Amino acid sequence: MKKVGLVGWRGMVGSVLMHRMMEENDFAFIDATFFTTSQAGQLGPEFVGAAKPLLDANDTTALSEMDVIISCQGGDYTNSVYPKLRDSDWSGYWIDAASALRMSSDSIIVLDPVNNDVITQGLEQGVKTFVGGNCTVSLMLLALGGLFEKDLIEWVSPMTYQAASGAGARNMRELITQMGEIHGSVASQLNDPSSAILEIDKIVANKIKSDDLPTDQFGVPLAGSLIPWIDVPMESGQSKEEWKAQVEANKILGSSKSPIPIDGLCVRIGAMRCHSQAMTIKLKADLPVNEIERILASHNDWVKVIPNNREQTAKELTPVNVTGTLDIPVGRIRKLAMGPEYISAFTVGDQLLWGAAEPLRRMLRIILSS
Ligand SMILES: NC(=O)C1=CN([C@@H]2O[C@H](COP(=O)(O)OP(=O)(O)OC[C@H]3O[C@@H](n4cnc5c(N)ncnc54)[C@H](OP(=O)(O)O)[C@@H]3O)[C@@H](O)[C@H]2O)C=CC1
Ligand SMILES: N[C@@H](CC(=O)OP(=O)(O)O)C(=O)O
Repeated sequence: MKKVGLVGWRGMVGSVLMHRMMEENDFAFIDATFFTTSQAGQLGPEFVGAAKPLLDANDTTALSEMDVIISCQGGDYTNSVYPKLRDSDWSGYWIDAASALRMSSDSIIVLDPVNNDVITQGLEQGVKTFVGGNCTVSLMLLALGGLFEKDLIEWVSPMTYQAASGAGARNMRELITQMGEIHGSVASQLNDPSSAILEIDKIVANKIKSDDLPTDQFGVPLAGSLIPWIDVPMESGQSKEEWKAQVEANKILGSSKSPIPIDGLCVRIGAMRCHSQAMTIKLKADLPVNEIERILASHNDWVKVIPNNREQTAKELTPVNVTGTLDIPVGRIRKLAMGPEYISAFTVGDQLLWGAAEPLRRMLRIILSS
């Protein structure tokens, strides 16, 4: 049995990963060791029988005894520990949720329903570092996988609607607190059916604009608003989240030498853990919509085409419907007025499942079976 070290298992992404590993019985196939950066010596989880003391995640000697290390601890941890381990000639497999190693030449970004061939080839060539992609990128590629696979896409412009979870657990709490405080400011007026809506609106607007709402995490109110910027600025004028779309997607697809242009605006909205994306796509050919739908639907087991009608769209193509599932619905597929090769599509995905934990879990399984 391969020795697998788990770092970051109690964080938000790590907890979702542990949950999925238990659901899929992955622990039966590995000898798991749990590490921590802050609780060494304390008892670990009981996912795999009796709890054992947690090991220090900064102890490279203990880490180097592992055949595989999965880290959901974050980029700072990766930047600090990974080089020391590789310098010590540790030749195990490193599987990471953080972005730190994604673009390095000796890593592969993993999303096996889309790039199983790249992963298999990498394993044969001795690649040992596998990194989960950015959540919006992975979710877009799962939704549009069929069109990418058939090389039908000339370019894509994804405009995102990203959930609070992408910014972290504390941000999710802050969003809910903001929502609660806004409701509280007009609760009595809401209970009175005869109260004037413009008065309610004024109180709400004043509340959101006031210094009363907690904004330590997002810096500004998100509830009742949105933030059209995610991550740090790049020289190009893109935010880093926007920059990742093209570079990561093309690395996943193995098309970095002649990259498919992928660029749009990334926006934080008040959803909890599902990212949505409205995509304008220029196809290389004028395909009928039913053919496009057939190509999309047949690509992988999770994508589901939602017919372009109001009822099913409102019911099935929403964060509320998708949250906590591996489903990747894609809908609003129609020809745009710009010309017959231009289509729209809208997709939703759970950014903690397919957007973060699931590609790592599946990569572990691929390594175990290789
Ligand atoms: N959030 C996201 O959407 C995505 C995140 N990622 C990557 O994953 C990394 C981790 O993200 P995320 O899971 O959101 O980070 P968290 O902040 O939830 O967890 C990170 C670590 O914080 C420590 N920690 C301290 N206090 C607590 C507590 N009360 N509960 C749980 N953990 C605690 C834990 O480490 P310890 O046990 O060592 O103390 C934990 O592993 C990110 O930095 C990013 O690189 C990747 C894709 C998406
Ligand atoms: N930046 C993403 C979440 C994330 O962690 O992305 P990355 O894995 O590329 O750092 C968001 O805010 O929604």
